[in-house]
Amino acid sequence: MIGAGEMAKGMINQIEKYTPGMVVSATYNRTPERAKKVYDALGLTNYLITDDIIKANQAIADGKSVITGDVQTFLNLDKVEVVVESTGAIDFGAKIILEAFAHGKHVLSFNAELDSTLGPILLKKAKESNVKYALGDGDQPGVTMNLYRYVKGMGFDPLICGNVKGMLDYYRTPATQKGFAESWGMAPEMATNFADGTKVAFEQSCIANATGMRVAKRGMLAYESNDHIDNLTHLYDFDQLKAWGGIVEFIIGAKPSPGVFVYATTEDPYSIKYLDYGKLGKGPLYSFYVPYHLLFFDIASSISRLIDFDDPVIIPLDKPYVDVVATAKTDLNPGDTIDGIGGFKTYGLCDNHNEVRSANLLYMGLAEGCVVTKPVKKDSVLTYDDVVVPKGRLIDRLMVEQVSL
Ligand SMILES: NC(=O)c1ccc[n+]([C@@H]2O[C@H](COP(=O)([O-])OP(=O)(O)OC[C@H]3O[C@@H](n4cnc5c(N)ncnc54)[C@H](O)[C@@H]3O)[C@@H](O)[C@H]2O)c1
Ligand SMILES: N[C@@H](CCO)C(=O)O
Repeated sequence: MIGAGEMAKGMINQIEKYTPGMVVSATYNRTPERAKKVYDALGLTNYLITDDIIKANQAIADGKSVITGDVQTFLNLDKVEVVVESTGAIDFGAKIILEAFAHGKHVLSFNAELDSTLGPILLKKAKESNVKYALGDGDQPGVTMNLYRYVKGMGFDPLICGNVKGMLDYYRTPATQKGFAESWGMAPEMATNFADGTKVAFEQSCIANATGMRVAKRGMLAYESNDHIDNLTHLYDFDQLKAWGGIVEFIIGAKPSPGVFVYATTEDPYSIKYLDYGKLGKGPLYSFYVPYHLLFFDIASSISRLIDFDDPVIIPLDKPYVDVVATAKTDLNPGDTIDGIGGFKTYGLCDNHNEVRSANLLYMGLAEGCVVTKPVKKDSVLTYDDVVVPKGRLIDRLMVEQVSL
């Protein structure tokens, strides 16, 4: 396990306590004390804290979990089959995933932010290293992709992959989200990422990149309703959806929340008859949904699917279809340094990849650390002409490779 935050804690709990045949051999965290606190809070006592590779390998052979703050020790452990990445960090996440590949380890990621930004190139690198890479189940991308496969598997054509969100306020900041974050043991930036629309943009971008779908417009349509999603198919123009071949979307305030849905169609008269018989209505859009997403509870099965069955829950198709671009949360001035995802300066919006490229838009996942060179008005998308990018970053080199896929 890489990272010892809230989701990592849940995954360790699930795997160690409720998953016969799977163990968390080791947890890496920059501060091993944080990982120790996680194990202690979960009542898991059979661990060794060490940066010594020989002691660590021996501990694992003896059935213990290793906690380490040394990334090289972690990556060189003999018995580790799959590395689970759960930091939400782009730069660190990309580096450690590539290193894991180089050490022959498969990677199951919970990091939708990174998969949206650099998933296609990471998958290519995994294949070149003869290892597997996928995003896990539990968060909306995995849950939606399972539903998409289920619906498509019955012969229907998915036209919307949707996400039901409780709220959206682009201007939330770590200051406004501090109280909520504290009440759930979450980082304020993570809580802001969820509230300001950035996370839903990343989630839907992962799904678009896995299905080849697009967005209807920058930022998605983002309708609001307190009705059930079964009653909301009328919001969308069916012919336009057909012409586009499918979109990723989200609805704010609808039920069931926090679920995911797929609106699909069929031209088969026998299917149409029996969808009506099954009380799904007369079409042409039919509503399928999962009423929840169960976060880390689903992680073990997605690890097993990837490793034992070569059945990734969700991976990019071949290249990016929808990216997330940085948008000013406030007026930005020359000299401002952009903070990270869920920060004070920017929020993320989905846009179609071709538009992102032709307008030279700045990727949300790569915006942190960029220095603004021109005034940028609140709610304007940033372009690469508005910023100076920090020198020498691996993530920028990976993006150069990715855009030529
Ligand atoms: N918390 C949720 O409700 C939730 C829900 C769905 C998905 N997720 C996703 O799960 C992932 C993790 O979220 P979380 O809430 O567990 O986060 P968290 O802030 O609780 O934990 C993040 C962990 O990663 C480590 N980390 C972060 N940046 C790092 C860096 N640059 N270098 C080294 N280590 C670093 C931290 O030390 C910490 O251990 C994210 O991708 C997030 O979007 C979270
Ligand atoms: N997926 C989680 C985190 C934010 O997306 C949620 O919807 O609450």
